[in-house]
Amino acid sequence: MLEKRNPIPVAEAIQKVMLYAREGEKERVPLTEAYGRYLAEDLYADHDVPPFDRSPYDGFAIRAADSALASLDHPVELEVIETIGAGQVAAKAVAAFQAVRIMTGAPIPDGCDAVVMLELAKQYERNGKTYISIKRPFRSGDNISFQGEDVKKGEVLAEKGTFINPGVQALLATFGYSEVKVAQKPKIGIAATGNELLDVSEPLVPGKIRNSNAYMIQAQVLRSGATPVDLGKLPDDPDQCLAAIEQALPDVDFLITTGGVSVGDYDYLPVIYERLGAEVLFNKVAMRPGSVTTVAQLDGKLLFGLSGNPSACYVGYELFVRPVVRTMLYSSTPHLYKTKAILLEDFTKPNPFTRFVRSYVSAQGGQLYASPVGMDKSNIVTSLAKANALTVLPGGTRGFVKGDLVDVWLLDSEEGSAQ
Ligand SMILES: Nc1nc2c(c(=O)[nH]1)N[C@H]1C(S)=C(S)[C@@H](COP(=O)(O)OP(=O)(O)OC[C@H]3O[C@@H](n4cnc5c(N)ncnc54)[C@H](O)[C@@H]3O)O[C@H]1N2
Ligand code: MOO
Repeated sequence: MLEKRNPIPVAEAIQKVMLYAREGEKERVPLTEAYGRYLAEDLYADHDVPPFDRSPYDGFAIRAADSALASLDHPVELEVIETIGAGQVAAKAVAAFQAVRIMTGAPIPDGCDAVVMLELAKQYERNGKTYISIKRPFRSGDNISFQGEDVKKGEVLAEKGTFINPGVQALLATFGYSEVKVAQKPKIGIAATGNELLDVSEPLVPGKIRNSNAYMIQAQVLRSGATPVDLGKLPDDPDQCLAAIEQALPDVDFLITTGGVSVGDYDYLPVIYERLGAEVLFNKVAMRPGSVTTVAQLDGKLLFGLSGNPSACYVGYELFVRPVVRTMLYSSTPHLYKTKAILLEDFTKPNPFTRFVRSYVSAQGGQLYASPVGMDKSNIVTSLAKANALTVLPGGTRGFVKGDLVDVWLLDSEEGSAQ
């Protein structure tokens, strides 16, 4: 007689898993390899940016006071004493009614406090000297990028756990990080169980299907910032599964298996956990899909027994594995981003358990809308290709209709977290 499984609420299951979530190790990588990684420390500005007052335009640096009486009828004449480009520093001191021809990015010469754009000044030669005339007054500070206007020394640049996107990469370069301390990527073993599984390159034969889950999980692992370790296909044989898992465990941070966690004659994962001496944290969650999701721990190492059904497996990863990965990567918000959206179609099925409906969320006029995608069954794979969110319908409800405001949990975009 089978032992009856008691479903626990989703939030409780997540909590049980998160008790084992730990921050990961750090490593240094060259800046050129930092994109897509997560910062392992808070970064502070050790200097101002810009580091000096500089010109945002090609033009002339002047003393604003000299232009005070300039007008169309009475232009003011200034002598141009030198020219500086970006990367140069003025060699001469600027006296009254003198100016410096200056290029975008060059430091403002001492004594100058405004810049006149090239288009607003007329330049001419007289007696071997260069002059400009300007026909309007400028105020002190006009057209100057001030030292520290972007970032001031001591300010926080980016916090530990920040995803290094191209903008963060620019910040790192600005502050001279040729190497960056990032979170080490967690290594996650992935094993697909089941005698029915074929390799992706094998032709279909009666009764068999291709192992799509391993590739799906591999992509989910990469998307969440970790490194997948492919442990291949394991047959429905407890001895062989146990041997393969025991061999793989020391080299990975967690292990994910897919399939074999239900109550069928060949669902051996519960037997394997027992033989390993692992503690099962839960083996049934009040959710659909993914009710059979089982999580165990062995000496603090999590073993995720995800469902074999593709959609259930997918949801299991996003709910239970992702937050552990993100915690290892120092995220302070490791769970999927939760928000609300207006349902665009009726969803009339009853929801005995919390239901995670694969959905496409779009924004229109500042409002989010959610459309369920594909068939809502746990063995469906096509819906996953279209989903960018999960609509979350609470257990014990039914009869949602178009226009209802529902909870949605956003899946990550391909470039890092949705948060
Ligand atoms: N009598 C009961 N039967 C089932 C129950 C139950 O409570 N009582 N639960 C059902 C639910 S809910 C689910 S979900 C599935 C979960 O089963 P398993 O996680 O043990 O997975 P398998 O039986 O191994 O496979 C399920 C399904 O998925 C296909 N599969 C498996 N691995 C892969 C893979 N790597 N790539 C693609 N597809 C895969 C497999 O062929 C099966 O069709 O159990 C229900 N049964
Ligand atoms: O785990 Mo099953 O997906 O609840 O359908």
